Amino acid sequence: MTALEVTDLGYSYGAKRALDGVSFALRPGRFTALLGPNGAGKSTLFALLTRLFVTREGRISVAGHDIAKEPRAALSKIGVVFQQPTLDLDMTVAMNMRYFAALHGIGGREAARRTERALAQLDMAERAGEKIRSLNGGHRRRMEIARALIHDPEVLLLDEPTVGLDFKSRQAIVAHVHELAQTGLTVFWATHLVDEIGDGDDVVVLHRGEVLAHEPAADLRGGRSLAEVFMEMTAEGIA
Ligand SMILES: Nc1ncnc2c1ncn2[C@@H]1O[C@H](COP(=O)(O)OP(=O)(O)OP(=O)(O)O)[C@@H](O)[C@H]1O
Repeated sequence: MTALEVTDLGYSYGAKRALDGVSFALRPGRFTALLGPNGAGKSTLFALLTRLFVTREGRISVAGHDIAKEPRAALSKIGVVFQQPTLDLDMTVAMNMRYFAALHGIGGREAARRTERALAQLDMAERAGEKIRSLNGGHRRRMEIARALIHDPEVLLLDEPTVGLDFKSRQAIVAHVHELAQTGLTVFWATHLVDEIGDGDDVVVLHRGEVLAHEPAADLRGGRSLAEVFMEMTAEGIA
């Protein structure tokens, strides 16, 4: 069973077609980049995957659960990091984690255990007692990623999670999330930055609402740079 499968998904904003015939299945325990230029439809796809938007055309299945028919079961298997930060700045890191654990019905020692584990995975354990307000942008993002893991999801969705961060913070987050995939988590990472993608990652190229490719980055780029191939695929007038 694949962790996330999308079949013939479509979405329109009035007359504007944002997604059309989108199908792919993510390999479990892999880092898959959703690579697309601005306006490709990445955020629309994420809104459907997280049920912010209702799926009217096509099908989304998470860990074998159809999101339209079993939304609760499907969503319980997803961890999400949205593009815009959603943190309470006056809470400490640990309080934020406990609060989210409680939203998932996890309390007491189990919440403490999971908080400790998730913070350790993002190398944030020593910051547990700090207020979010005192953290830099990179640590805030890492905190949000740790928080998205609190209910032990099978799939982690991240919508351009490094937007606005400096190079070093971006590199640290990219490395941490690749490590998460190595522990068996299925990662789906939306980006328009090719330097966040390694040769061992899978890539779904989305352009003007359509999937142009889904294959390992090394195969997609052949002997060339991924930047060059991506630019060529998404050049105006070609797609
Ligand atoms: N509320 C809306 N009303 C009309 N059109 C919209 C709306 N939201 C998005 N669109 C259009 O749908 C298409 C897909 O947008 P979407 O935001 O999903 O792309 P994206 O790949 O996430 O882009 P970005 O990287 O800029 O966030 C774009 O052409 C966009 O202009």
